[in-house]
Amino acid sequence: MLEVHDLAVNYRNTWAISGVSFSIQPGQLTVLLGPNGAGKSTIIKAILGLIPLTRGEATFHDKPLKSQRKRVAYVPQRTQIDWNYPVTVWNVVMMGRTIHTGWFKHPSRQSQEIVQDALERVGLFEYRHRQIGELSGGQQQRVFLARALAQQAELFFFDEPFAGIDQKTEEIIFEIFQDLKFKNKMVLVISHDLGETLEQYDQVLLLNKELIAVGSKSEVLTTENLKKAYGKLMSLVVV
Ligand SMILES: Nc1ncnc2c1ncn2[C@@H]1O[C@H](COP(=O)(O)OP(=O)(O)OP(=O)(O)O)[C@@H](O)[C@H]1O
Repeated sequence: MLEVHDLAVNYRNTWAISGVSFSIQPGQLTVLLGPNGAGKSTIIKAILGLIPLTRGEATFHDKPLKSQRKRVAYVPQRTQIDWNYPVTVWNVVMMGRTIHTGWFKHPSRQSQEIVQDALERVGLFEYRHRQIGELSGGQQQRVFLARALAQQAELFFFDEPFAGIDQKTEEIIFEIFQDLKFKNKMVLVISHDLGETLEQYDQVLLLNKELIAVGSKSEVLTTENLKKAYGKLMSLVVV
């Protein structure tokens, strides 16, 4: 289980997040919602140890998560990736294996099969020789999804996987989330979608620098909570 306790991050004397505590159980799909600048990406980066924590801790199976990074797959926001970097689809997905085997070993037959499976799963095997910059936004998102699958992690973080993608990619992503749930994996997804897709998740976290609410969709998306997170206007639109 992932346990996050009293997480706080301060960037240049400003609190980006503070007092954030929650847990994710095996087989639980969790969505993290909140307005722009609420600190959603900061939470994931802080949990992974990519930025320094001012306070708090994140443990995975009762040990610091930072020391268990191989068990955690992270798909960053598409805007954070350099799509001009000259690398093929196959090699990006193979990175999910090199996290285990190291860079300088020739990939084993097993790793090659795992990469092929992951690419087939997201419908991109025939694109394996393409440069990543030559793909559509949805296809690019699927490449990074395949990389996460190839890593065979236990905990998955997705930062806005639905931004700028097509319907087909959205369906594939949700199918894969359900499959990960079935396999007892833990999944945390950052999303801006307050609509129907929220039905897909077991747990909703609502953030605006502090966690405003944690629970089921109906427990969390109350008028009062939405007002605290997004201001009055948004609560009128959504509820
Ligand atoms: N490296 C950094 N240095 C200083 N401030 C930062 C840094 N990264 C983020 N921030 C600030 O921290 C706050 C939270 O940013 P964060 O990216 O975590 O929000 P978010 O909820 O993911 O937003 P969005 O939905 O727009 O992606 C913002 O005010 C942002 O400007």
